[in-house]
Amino acid sequence: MAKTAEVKIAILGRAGVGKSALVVRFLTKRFIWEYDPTLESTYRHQATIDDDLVTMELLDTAGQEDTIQREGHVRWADGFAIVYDITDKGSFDEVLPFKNLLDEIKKPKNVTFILVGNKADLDHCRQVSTEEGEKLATELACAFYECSACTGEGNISEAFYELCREVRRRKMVQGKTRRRSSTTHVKQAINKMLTKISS
Ligand SMILES: Nc1nc2c(ncn2[C@@H]2O[C@H](COP(=O)(O)OP(=O)(O)OP(=O)(O)O)[C@@H](O)[C@H]2O)c(=O)[nH]1
Repeated sequence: MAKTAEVKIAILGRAGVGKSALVVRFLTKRFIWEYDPTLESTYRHQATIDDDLVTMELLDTAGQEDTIQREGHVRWADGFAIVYDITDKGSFDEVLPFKNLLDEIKKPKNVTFILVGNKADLDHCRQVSTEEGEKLATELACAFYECSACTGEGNISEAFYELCREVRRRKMVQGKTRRRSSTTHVKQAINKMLTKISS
């Protein structure tokens, strides 16, 4: 039987990398040139992923949010898309600090995220090569997508779907580990009692 699931995703990245544009492209298959840069918004979207109905909540964060807001967003989300702009090396350099922040706030859990290089249509202004993006993703052990919210190239939907899959896979593994460890605790307690009774 098909399952249903909810996955909360936050889109992070320096101001102007195209976070809002990516979300709008994913949800509407359209590109809109300008958005209010200060706004953060949450969108709900349902999709069938591998035969399961998944309700995604997408939080489009504002690039200029303060530390407290950002921490709240990180705690809220199950998975993250860290976005940089391939024409802005500075936004690429901010990927690692974003990842470190996620680790810091989510520890001891492993953080689930994907790396997205946006504005691939602006190849003539490129400051970050595809290989650099791939290398960083390999180092961070995450999936990598280069795409354009403007033209739709790079399979943006698949990037979000894959993030949902990974979030669900990890939740399943963590659930099993938790169940196993609570069973182990019960067994240990019973053994202790039995030892006391017999001694
Ligand atoms: N050429 C091109 N421009 C893009 C693309 N994505 C976004 N833009 C432009 O980049 C600018 C910033 O896009 P936004 O989506 O507002 O960026 P953001 O990351 O949400 O910005 P903040 O809300 O300030 O954090 C806008 O002028 C967009 O039109 C893209 O794929 N290609």
